Amino acid sequence: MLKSVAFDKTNAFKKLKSHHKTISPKHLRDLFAEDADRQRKFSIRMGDIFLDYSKNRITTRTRTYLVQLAEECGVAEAIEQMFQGEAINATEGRSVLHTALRNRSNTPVMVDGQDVMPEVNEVLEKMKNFSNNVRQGTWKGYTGKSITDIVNIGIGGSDLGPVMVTEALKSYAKKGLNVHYVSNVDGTHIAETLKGLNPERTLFMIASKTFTTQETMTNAHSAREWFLQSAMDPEHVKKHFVAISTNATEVAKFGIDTENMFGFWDWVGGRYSLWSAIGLSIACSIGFQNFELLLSGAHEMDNHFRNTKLERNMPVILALLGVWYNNFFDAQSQAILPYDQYLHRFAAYFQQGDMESNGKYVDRSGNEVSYQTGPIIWGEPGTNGQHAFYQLIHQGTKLIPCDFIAPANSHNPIGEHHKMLLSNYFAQTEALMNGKTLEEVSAELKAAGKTDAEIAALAPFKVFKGNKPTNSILVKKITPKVLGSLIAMYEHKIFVQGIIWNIYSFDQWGVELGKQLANKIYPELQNDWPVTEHDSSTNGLINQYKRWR
Ligand SMILES: O=P(O)(O)OC[C@H]1O[C@@](O)(CO)[C@@H](O)[C@@H]1O
Repeated sequence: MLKSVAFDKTNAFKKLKSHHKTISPKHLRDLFAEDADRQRKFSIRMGDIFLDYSKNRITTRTRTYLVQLAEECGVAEAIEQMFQGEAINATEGRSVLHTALRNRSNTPVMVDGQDVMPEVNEVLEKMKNFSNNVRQGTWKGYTGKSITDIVNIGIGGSDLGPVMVTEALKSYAKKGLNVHYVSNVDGTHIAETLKGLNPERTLFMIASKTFTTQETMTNAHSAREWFLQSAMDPEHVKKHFVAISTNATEVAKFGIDTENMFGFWDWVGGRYSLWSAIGLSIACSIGFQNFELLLSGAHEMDNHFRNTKLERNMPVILALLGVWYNNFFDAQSQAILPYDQYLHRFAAYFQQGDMESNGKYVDRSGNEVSYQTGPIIWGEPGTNGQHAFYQLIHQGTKLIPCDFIAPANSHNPIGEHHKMLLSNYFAQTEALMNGKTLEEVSAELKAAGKTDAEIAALAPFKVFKGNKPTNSILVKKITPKVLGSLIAMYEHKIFVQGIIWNIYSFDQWGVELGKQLANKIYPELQNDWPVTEHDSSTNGLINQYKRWR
């Protein structure tokens, strides 16, 4: 069991609270001016990943206190408890072992006295054979043709990870094998996806840990109906439908040959499952060898996380910085801004990863917390964000810590594009840190020939206060291995924050109520009678819908 430590009662918390009073008046410009060696002191490199966290509102003393906070909250012990398979997902009585899925060193990982690695490797072998068969054309459809289109049907962790990774690694995708993703129960999603697909050459992957999720099962049945309109014979389903699930009973009920079921385990959380058979569409898209490189990158970060002292530990430092702004500067959100178009779904992926893990208000003792927990995660690729929301980040009234991510090398080195992209990447964190003073603005306006009166009227609107904190993550290139490390780095950051906030990060009871009420309302929509069971708003909305449909 994870120990329960009241985060805001720790000595370190008290030290940070008073330390904050000395730090908050300091401007980042001054912190850099005071110490020419600042970047070296506040950066960490692991292989092809470089983290520069010097543009944060911290000193070495801040870092010392933050690390003490991690120590007092039992972070090091909790890391070991996770890797060793303890049931740290206490409310569901489960281990948390997405790390075992990428345990390339194959050291035993014990769950209930049994080493799980043989099963993990067995599923990987099955994924390898299957993805090779599909990619090489040996897997045939009901008319003897090879597969040209894969449709992964899943939602949440059974969709977001595969989508993000296949998009991020699109330059590694096999030409002529298209992977599509259907997640929303809105009929538009599957209707638009199936348009133009050939049922003879389409393979459906029904990805659902529980195999009961309403959206996924609705889409799966619609996909089967679409397929049988052409194939006619239900016997052909087994050639065009495979399942990825922990629930063999429900898979068989759907009519999928359990021989074509790729299993995983209850110690794999949905939002941490892309490393499991949920990643089957990834392996088909980029090839199993590249999928293994993705796993090895994550494993490298796992080793870094498990074996590196806290103050040199990338996920721990990112986590502590997030706590610093979330709990001492009242920052409500965290932006993830990848300067890489292929990473356009990276922030969206961590909306589930982070917010479904740490969006909790009850601590590990069952009491309501008295402090802020998980932040709002959001972001878009650069440079597009600069033309959408950077105005608020630069001159708004909210403090928004930002992670800027960029590759030194592009997969598409066309002309000057990458240098332009990177010049923006470097400039934005410099601008957010330095800002622009009234003096600098006035001098610029004077040089532009403005009168003193015009300067006095205009200058206040053009001042940038700066002192906005950012992390810069520079990687050599977005390869499967580097991507694996990056994802694992954020997974472990989320873990550390959950430990510090004394919450359980691996259940998700908060998604249940909406589902329960939807299942109650669904039958009420089957007729035209006005409903009266709900509050006046819900009744009114449902009845207006009934009048209009
Ligand atoms: O994989 P499945 O069981 O269909 O769950 C899908 C998603 O639904 C949830 O909201 C849980 O209900 C996410 O945690 C999960 O990733």
